[in-house]
Amino acid sequence: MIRMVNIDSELTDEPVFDQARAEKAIRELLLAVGEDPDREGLQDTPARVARAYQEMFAGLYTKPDTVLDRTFDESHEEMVLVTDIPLYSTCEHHLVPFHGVAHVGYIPNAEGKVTGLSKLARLVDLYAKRPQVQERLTSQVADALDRKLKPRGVIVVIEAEHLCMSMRGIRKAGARTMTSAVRGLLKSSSTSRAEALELIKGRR
Ligand SMILES: Nc1nc2c(ncn2[C@@H]2O[C@H](COP(=O)(O)OP(=O)(O)OP(=O)(O)O)[C@@H](O)[C@H]2O)c(=O)[nH]1
Ligand SMILES: [Zn+2]
Repeated sequence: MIRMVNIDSELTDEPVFDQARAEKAIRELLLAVGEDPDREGLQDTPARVARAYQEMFAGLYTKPDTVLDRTFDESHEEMVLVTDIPLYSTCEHHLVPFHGVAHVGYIPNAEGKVTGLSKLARLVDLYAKRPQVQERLTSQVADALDRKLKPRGVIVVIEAEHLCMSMRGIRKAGARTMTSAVRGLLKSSSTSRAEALELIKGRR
């Protein structure tokens, strides 16, 4: 069993990844759907799928705030916006992927406290690698930035396609879900928010 420390205050129990248990569950699932887990092509599948889930849920075992531990002062008080961050997550209702892009921006505080651009993408990645719903993913990214950088404003916009709506169920391939979370000035000032949304809309 791989034991990893969870440090996320939002999670009450300390999550651990139990490879043997996951393998057993996948084998059981194959039996439940009428497959033969012992046939040649499926022999290694439970172990493989278990490892894949460990990777897809890696964000359960990492403390989000550590991602933003390294900040620096750049005396930049205008908006910093990274758009089109590729996003792969797992819908917690059906355990199938939803994927798309995230746009993450913030207005640094008066001290001009900024973080490395890659850290915004790391934050998206971390929260995406959990069983999720898009709304929660969006606000978790916004709240983590708000908490750590204490910026004047934060905006997170996510556009995603949910495979649970494309490959099964209602089967509306191509339908995109948009969610946003705004904090601080980007919530209270419609001008600042409009400027951010304009940048997001007018990209490329
Ligand atoms: N709000 C929200 N809903 C989601 C998300 N991902 C999946 N869902 C929805 O979760 C709902 C679960 O509905 P249920 O009626 O319990 O499950 P279901 O019978 O499989 O639903 P269908 O997908 O309509 O076939 C569905 O409407 C999904 O579209 C998400 O990120 N946010
Ligand atoms: Zn779903």
